[in-house]
Amino acid sequence: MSASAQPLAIKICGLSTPETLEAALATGVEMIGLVFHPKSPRFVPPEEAAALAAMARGRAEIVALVVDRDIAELTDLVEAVRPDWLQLHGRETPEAVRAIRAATGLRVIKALGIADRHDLAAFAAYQGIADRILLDAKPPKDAAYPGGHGRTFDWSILAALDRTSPFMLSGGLDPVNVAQAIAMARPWGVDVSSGVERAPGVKDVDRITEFVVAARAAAAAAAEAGRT
Ligand SMILES: O=C(O)c1ccccc1NCC(=O)[C@H](O)[C@H](O)COP(=O)(O)O
Repeated sequence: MSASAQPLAIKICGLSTPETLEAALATGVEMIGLVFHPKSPRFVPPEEAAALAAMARGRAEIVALVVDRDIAELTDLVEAVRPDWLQLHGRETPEAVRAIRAATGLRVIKALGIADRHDLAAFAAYQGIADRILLDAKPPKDAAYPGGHGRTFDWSILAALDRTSPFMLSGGLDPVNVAQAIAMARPWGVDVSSGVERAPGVKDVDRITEFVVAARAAAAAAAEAGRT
């Protein structure tokens, strides 16, 4: 389905407390993300994540974010947390994505790190295999974890992208720049983490609301202008 056929999906990623999760759910976001990468400041242990997921279930789709996990680990995680989606944020190959989808029965978001137009070559490899492709900024070279660094990339390189596959945009989005990002990239969805934080891993409820209001307004304006 093309981006124009459905409303913008907003995902708030890296939620780790009941208070900030409730703030995100109250805005009506479509997706919330829980990070299971132990090196991340947003890491939530599976038992806490299960409680957060129970709060979110039926109100937003639950995304479990993992990095290069094997299928046995994923099966345990899925059983404990019962997410709706897995977000694969490591070096998972198209074959691994296919195998993980088949083993877990879950929909999969595959994240690709983008710095310039050459990185978009990977997009075609995951089309028709991942349910969504997330175009995220590449992390710094010495980063301890591969996402959530608040870095943007040049959205103008997305103009030539094949839009028959739904893609999401992330990387340095915030309440101020999300409107321009939506206008330029025309994504199916947007994903934010550090742009709605006070410090790494510390979400700010006011910024979450500001982000959602700005993204919804931008999506409505783009639809009105017939550009999405
Ligand atoms: O957010 C993390 O800590 C994280 C850790 C390991 C892998 C991925 C991670 N985040 C991925 C996301 O989905 C973020 O929302 C995305 O990278 C955008 O982050 P930001 O630029 O901070 O908005």
